[in-house]
Amino acid sequence: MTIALCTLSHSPLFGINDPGPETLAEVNAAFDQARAFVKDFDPEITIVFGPDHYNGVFYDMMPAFCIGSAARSVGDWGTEPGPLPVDRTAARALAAAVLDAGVDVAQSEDMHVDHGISQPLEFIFGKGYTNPVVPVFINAVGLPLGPMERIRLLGEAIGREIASWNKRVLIIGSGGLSHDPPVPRLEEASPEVIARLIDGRNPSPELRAERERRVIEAGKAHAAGAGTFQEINPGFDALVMDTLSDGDVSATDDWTNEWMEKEGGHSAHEIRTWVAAYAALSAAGDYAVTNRWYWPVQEWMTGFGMMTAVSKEA
Ligand SMILES: O=C(O)/C=C/c1cccc(O)c1O
Ligand SMILES: [Fe+2]
Repeated sequence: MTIALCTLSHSPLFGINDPGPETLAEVNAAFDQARAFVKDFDPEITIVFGPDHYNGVFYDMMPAFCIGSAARSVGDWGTEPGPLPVDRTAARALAAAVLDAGVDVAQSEDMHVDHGISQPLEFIFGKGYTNPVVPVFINAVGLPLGPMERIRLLGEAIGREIASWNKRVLIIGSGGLSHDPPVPRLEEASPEVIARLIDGRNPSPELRAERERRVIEAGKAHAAGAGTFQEINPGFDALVMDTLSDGDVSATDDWTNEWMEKEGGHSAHEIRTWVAAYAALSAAGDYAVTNRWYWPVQEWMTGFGMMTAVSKEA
């Protein structure tokens, strides 16, 4: 087995607004199993598909996709700030291969990533990890978004390239399933917020704390059934996981952005990272899902899912 996959939700509210002890124990046990799966696979390199939430990528230049050939974590929500251990040669090869396949990916020699990419890496490898990675940003909040077919094509192009490396490659897809947290939207924002969505790098500690406080309060209200945010939709989340389990990723091509938002909330677009991850795995041949977990966690404001899978190629 040369390619393994782990897709998982992230939530900045993990460890801040936690669910009851029973759910938390189940989630932690699942994390232990996912970590054991990765340790057993012993990846030589990890490709991580993740979104950003206006902490690292802004409307001054909003790409649909970007591969980081060097990257740093902005250190939001308790993630460690600083450079990521990016394999630059692999990243440059991936960017070239994706462009060659006709998918217009951007490339960054200084990609800023937030908890959407840092949290799963820290969950899986632990803080201070040194495992070589290639971060792939997928826009999931900066509307307008392109059609889902493009996500599959991006993933497949990456999958074909990594299958040619003859290395043990781990693919991570990081994003919530159905969820509707208070991530600002350009169309509805005040002039002050619009300015931050265009050029919001390096916010003051006060501004960051204020934003985080707002999300924590929203999570508490959501858990108390008092929020104004869209409900988690376990039916939608099961459909996403079932479809990816079935092995035909092209079934997601017909999912329109309007439908995903209606069923799964404004941040359901983060499932793009899962679709890209599975498309990459599928490009190496048939695959088998080895584990699957799911909880609708109101306190974390997300359908919290995790899946592991392996390519069936020897
Ligand atoms: O406030 C943010 O930047 C993001 C919040 C959030 C909350 C719950 C699930 C997620 O995937 C999020 O990014
Ligand atoms: Fe997110």
